[in-house]
Amino acid sequence: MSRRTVATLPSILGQMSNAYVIRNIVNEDGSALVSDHGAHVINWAPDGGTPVIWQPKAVYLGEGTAIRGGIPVIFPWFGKGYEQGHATDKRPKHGFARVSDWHVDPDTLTDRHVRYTLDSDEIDADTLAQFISGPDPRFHAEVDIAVGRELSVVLTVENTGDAPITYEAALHTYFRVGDVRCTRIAGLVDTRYLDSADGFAEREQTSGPLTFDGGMVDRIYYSDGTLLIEDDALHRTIKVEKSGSSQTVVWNPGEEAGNAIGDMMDGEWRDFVCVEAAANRDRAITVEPSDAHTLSQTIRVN
Ligand SMILES: O=P(O)(O)OC[C@H]1O[C@H](O)[C@H](O)[C@@H](O)[C@@H]1O
Repeated sequence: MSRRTVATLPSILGQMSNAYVIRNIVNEDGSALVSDHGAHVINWAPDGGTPVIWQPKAVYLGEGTAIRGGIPVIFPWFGKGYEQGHATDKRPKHGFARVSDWHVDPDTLTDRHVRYTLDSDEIDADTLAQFISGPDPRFHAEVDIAVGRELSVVLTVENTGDAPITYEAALHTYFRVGDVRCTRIAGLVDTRYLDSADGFAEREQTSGPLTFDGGMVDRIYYSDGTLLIEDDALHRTIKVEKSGSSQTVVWNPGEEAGNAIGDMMDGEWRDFVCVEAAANRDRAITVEPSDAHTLSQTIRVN
């Protein structure tokens, strides 16, 4: 078993301190860096190969700060939230999970696997009250990360209270690509989507794979199927399978918005595309007392 806690790493820049634990999960089939802050996969590469999960050139860690790149865990609202047919203005953006310090379940920590937990008791009442289901939701959340030739991330939310809970969620996965303008997403033909870059206009992808031309793409597809990320620059295809989510968000900020993002360097927008297993807006998840919902994503190079 090769597990270690790394306080400083040459590839991690910014406000690194002992308060932030980055775990190096390494085995003969793959390797990943995982942060306790956010239960966040920072990167993953199968089998000594080219990284598949994108890590920016600089990773900034700070209290209340979301880590850019990797796989942010979005829970219990997406963006600024949505309730009863209307956009809301919840804070922090994309929910509190990605800025919370999760706990490692020590029995689960191996050179292939780690499980994180987070409970509603640890979140302040005002923040919690923003759940779609209203004040005082009770939950126990787990994020299971399995590292090997495949990467699997599983978010399970159990309702530990007496009333139903309703929330939005996503695994906001940044995939490394050679150049997003030479990348296609296949598997979305005949799929309805909301165009978040155009006031959430309802549209349908009628033909061909989704391509990127350097403008912003930000869409919520009503897709629960397997997708392929075809990368002509790195000459590889990444297969993205999922369960427990009836939507897939696809996002790349494009040149103008990408270069304006403070925690990314100019030009880095070309290096990734986000393909996110999601359950948002009208597809938010409701969990009855004592029940649980699992949302998962499994990634491999084809
Ligand atoms: O910059 P962030 O808060 O991490 O959000 C990054 C992006 O996340 C998602 O993909 C949303 O659909 C986008 O609208 C948003 O811009």
